[in-house]
Amino acid sequence: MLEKLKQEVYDANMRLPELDLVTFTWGNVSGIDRDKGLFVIKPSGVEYGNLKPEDMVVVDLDGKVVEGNMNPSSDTPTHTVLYNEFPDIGGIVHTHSPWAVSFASANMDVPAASTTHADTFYGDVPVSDPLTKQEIEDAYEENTGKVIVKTFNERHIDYNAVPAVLVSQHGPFSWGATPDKAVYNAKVLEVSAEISYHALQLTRDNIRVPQYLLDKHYYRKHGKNAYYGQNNAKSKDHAAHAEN
Ligand SMILES: O=C(CO)[C@@H](O)[C@@H](O)COP(=O)(O)O
Repeated sequence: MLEKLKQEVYDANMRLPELDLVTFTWGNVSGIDRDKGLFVIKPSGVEYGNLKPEDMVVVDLDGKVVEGNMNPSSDTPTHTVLYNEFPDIGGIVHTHSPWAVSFASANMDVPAASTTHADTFYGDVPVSDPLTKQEIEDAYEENTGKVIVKTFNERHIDYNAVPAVLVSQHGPFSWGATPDKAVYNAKVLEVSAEISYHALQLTRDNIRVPQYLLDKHYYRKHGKNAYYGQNNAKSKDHAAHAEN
């Protein structure tokens, strides 16, 4: 079942090593068929070079495997939470891309410090709170998904306008309307994190772009109706940092 989606998710997974976003077996991509309420995800622990479209595992929105000869990614519970809580998304990517992981390890947002960032993310890419010992021991991957959702709810960030997060001391999760768009957002995040890392070495000044430049670039690419006004708190949050 879902052969076309399996091919699409396989292709998106193979973009991760091509874009230098993964090492060894780290990371994974999934994609969902919203009509069927099923998603397809990379099998766990498989080297990208050995991966085949038919290896993809089909999972329902309760996180149960409905088809596949291999174990689904260990991050499947995280993907499951996000597909349930973020109903607009069609694909999810998780990597250990080192520049984004550097900010996750420092418990720092990736600031909206360049037009490269602003084209894709309408504000800082947030870092989650660290998971508690209990959360890790109880249901690590599920609670990873829950802490992502909590981050966006508590900071009033629109997950469509900022389609990525840094899980504290772990790494980035990105998403989008399709698996390929989720991979694109993962790469933009990694490039933006590298840019911001170097900017922060060069100055102690606030490196965030002013609100008008953020608006110019984000709306130019996504259209004025894409976001603004749905959740002004986010723009206020950014404006609180940026010089207007
Ligand atoms: O983050 C981690 C492990 O820390 C996983 O995403 C990564 O190793 C990939 O695991 P899977 O092979 O998808 O089970």
